[in-house]
Amino acid sequence: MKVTVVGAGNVGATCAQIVAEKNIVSEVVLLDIKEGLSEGKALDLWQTAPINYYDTRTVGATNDYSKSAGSDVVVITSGVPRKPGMSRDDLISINAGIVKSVTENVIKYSPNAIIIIVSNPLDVMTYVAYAVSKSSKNKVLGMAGILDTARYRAFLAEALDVSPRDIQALLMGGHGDTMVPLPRYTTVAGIPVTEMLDEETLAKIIDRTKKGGGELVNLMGTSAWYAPGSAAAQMVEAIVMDQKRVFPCCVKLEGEYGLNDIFVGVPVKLGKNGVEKVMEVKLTADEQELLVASAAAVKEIMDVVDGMNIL
Ligand SMILES: NC(=O)C1=CN([C@@H]2O[C@H](COP(=O)(O)OP(=O)(O)OC[C@H]3O[C@@H](n4cnc5c(N)ncnc54)[C@H](O)[C@@H]3O)[C@@H](O)[C@H]2O)C=CC1
Ligand SMILES: O=C([O-])CC(=O)C(=O)O
Repeated sequence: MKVTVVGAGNVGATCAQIVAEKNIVSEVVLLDIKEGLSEGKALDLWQTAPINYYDTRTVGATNDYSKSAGSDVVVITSGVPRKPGMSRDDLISINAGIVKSVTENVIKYSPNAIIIIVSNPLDVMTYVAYAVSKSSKNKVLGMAGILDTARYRAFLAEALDVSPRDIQALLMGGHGDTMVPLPRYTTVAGIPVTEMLDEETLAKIIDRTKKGGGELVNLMGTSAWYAPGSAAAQMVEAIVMDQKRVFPCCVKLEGEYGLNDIFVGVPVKLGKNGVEKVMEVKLTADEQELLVASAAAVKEIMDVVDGMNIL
């Protein structure tokens, strides 16, 4: 199995490292436009193989997509990250063009690849990659839900002083301030979290989760990479190992949850065919309203891209 990661920056290099260390594919190609960056990082990574005991070959390529040919999975992280004071949507004018040209090159050399988008604004970049690749909807998906639920689970683990491993959670909607964490579907080893935390504490955790990306941007001056890179690598693993894992991911909806032709996060089953099923869980009227509002916020930015006439 072969995986390509486009964008050898913070998120891309972290994702490549974690995929390589999992020892689940024979080759990871790192690709970037900055001369020598991907070759250097791929070589540095390869020199960790004898220390960390894995066999995955890591190959770097400056803008040479022939090196990515025949990839089973491609992760697209190329694009600019936001700086303090910016929203993810502010990145649209630069990143839409980057994701478009990268997707064209990716699909030329790996027409059957499953494409995982990471670049922001996430839901809309997934739409761009889907439109440009002309792939089927099960093969183009976005990474956000694993990251957002990881933040939610980490904050809950801290508040409850329990292992984050024992927290299961569901979160839906777009990857922005309108995302919809669902406490009704959040448990600690099967115990509803609503029985373990008071409403005010839970509300504070939900609010912090929604602003989780911004909290890190304000601390570091650029956006996060360890958790995003790990989350994308977990999606790669589920696909290449055909694990049938259930994660919230950004996918194209065609009627599910009453939403049409929109890209937002919902729980899906991930396996060798990419998105193998969209799970439809029952929502209360309030939860459905929040999901519809989140989808509307994504649609506004999809309309901005449509107005750019690049698709
Ligand atoms: N979906 C999510 O949850 C998350 C999304 N992100 C997004 O991921 C993107 C990458 O973030 P970082 O890795 O922190 O940024 P970074 O600046 O560290 O890396 C981006 C890399 O993309 C490369 N690049 C730019 N244009 C390219 C092109 N046409 N072809 C190939 N490579 C190109 C740059 O040279 C750079 O090395 C940003 O848009 C950021 O907002 C970041 C974290 C989480
Ligand atoms: O906040 C950002 O710009 C990057 C991102 O999507 C995240 O870390 O959730």
